[in-house]
Amino acid sequence: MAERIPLLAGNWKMNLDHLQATHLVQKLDWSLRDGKHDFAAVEVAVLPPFTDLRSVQTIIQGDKLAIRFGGQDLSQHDAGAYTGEISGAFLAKLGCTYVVVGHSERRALHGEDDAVVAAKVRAALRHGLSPILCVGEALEVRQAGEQVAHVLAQLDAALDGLTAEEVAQVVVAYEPVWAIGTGEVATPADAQEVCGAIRTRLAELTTGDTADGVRILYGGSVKPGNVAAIMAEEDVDGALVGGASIEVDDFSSICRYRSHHGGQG
Ligand SMILES: O=C[C@H](O)COP(=O)(O)O
Repeated sequence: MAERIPLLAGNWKMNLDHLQATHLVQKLDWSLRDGKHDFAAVEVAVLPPFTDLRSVQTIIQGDKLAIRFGGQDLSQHDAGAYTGEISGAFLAKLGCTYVVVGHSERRALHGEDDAVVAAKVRAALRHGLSPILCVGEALEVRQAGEQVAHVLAQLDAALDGLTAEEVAQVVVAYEPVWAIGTGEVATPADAQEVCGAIRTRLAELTTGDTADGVRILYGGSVKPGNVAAIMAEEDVDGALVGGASIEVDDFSSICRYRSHHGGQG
């Protein structure tokens, strides 16, 4: 089986201006180094608002920090008359590694459907960015027991027509909508059920080797106290962290989940 380096990614959402961003990244780096974090073994990324990215790039590249960074969204277009949009080309130029695509908040609040999400995945790949493709079911879908079918349909739509080499660049984030920002965390078994189904479908869409190499994250109320148990699941390769990622001590602790009492991964 391919080795998958765990990824802990902090999605700051619409929080922290560029000055606060600089402070957080500096403190995060200090805290991780103080905790003897092995950056090569467990990858850490921050996903700030667009207006913070240049400052974050400057501090990370200037001080040679081992933290990666990326955007929270991108345009499906590369350039042109799209007022307010941000091109993947701009993100790539800033040194972004990742870009979130299809977060449930963008699907719900900005009307992004599967076709738009698929176009954004392609836009990210065109510019050498790894899309963090978000999928996940609403509460009523889970109550109907349809979470796996729902998530796999989102996955199929987003990856339709991609080559195995392209899929290998994608990170998938399973984020049950009912667990986002609610304090309602999915159980490790809930997360594994869907993440395992995602990997099986990735193998069907590409190859077993490709699917083995793709990282699948869990997102939804991940905190220092629950991350180790979730990370212990076979098909969970990291976390997409919202609220806890803008608290330095919490996010640092989440990134160092392997040092938690009883922590595995
Ligand atoms: O992208 C992150 C997710 O929406 C999770 O957010 P949360 O950790 O605040 O629940």
